[in-house]
Amino acid sequence: MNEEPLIHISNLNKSYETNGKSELVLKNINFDIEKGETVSILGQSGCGKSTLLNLIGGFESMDKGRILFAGKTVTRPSRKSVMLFQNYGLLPWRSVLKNVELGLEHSELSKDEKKQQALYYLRMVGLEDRTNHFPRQLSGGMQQRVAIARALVIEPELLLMDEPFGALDTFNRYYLQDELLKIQSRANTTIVLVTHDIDEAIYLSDRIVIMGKEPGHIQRILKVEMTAPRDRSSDDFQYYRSLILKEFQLGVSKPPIEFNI
Ligand SMILES: Nc1ncnc2c1ncn2[C@@H]1O[C@H](COP(=O)(O)OP(=O)(O)OP(=O)(O)O)[C@@H](O)[C@H]1O
Repeated sequence: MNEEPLIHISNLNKSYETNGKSELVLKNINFDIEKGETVSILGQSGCGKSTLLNLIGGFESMDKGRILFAGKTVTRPSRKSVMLFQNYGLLPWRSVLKNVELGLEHSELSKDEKKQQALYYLRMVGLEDRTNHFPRQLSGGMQQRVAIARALVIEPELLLMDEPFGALDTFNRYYLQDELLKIQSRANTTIVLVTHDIDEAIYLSDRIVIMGKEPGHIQRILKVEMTAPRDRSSDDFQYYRSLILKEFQLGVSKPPIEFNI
């Protein structure tokens, strides 16, 4: 018996109006996301990755097609899904702890339970000694970790992440990628992740949606059939790297410009 997908996207088109001219940004997008899956959306800058993520989260409206979340049409953001934005979205006047507790604003937990849960996720992202700091007193990478803690504290059904680890150094990135996998397996959270990083997509994903551009479209959906924990230096990993790189070279419609610095 096939379970209903958590997300169903069919015949999706999206355009933006710029200076009175309409530009088609996403063309005929079709795919499903199963409950508990981690799916990366990978593609070159401007191919419409963030737009697609925003549509899934109910932050944008489409021209044509539809998106279902657990069988219901997505028309606006839901509390069952959380979006982790590129620009962190922290409130500068609230401490780190209070920013994370904000994620639990609508929860029925007691004040102390909220605090304990927020502290649990702050420990997880390695910021237990910064709970009383304000965002401006933290580095960009630390601010990103606060935003990650705030998204995770809600323990959402669907976690949407737009370049979540882009601002982090390699060690923190690897560490948080592992934490994300742990959370995913513990809570069976469904994750949709936008990334430019081929290794990140291979390391984290069950499937990778490879997008082409002008207009944004799905070029290929790649299933990553490697068991966890994945080894970045293994032959299997290298195999997927080569497949994806090849996919992007094949996707280049114009010859590269030489000496374009
Ligand atoms: N609000 C908007 N109004 C007009 N055009 C927009 C808007 N948002 C995005 N676009 C255009 O839509 C296209 C896709 O943008 P989007 O941000 O989704 O791409 P992306 O693949 O996420 O890029 P990047 O990797 O650089 O973040 C781009 O041409 C962009 O200029």
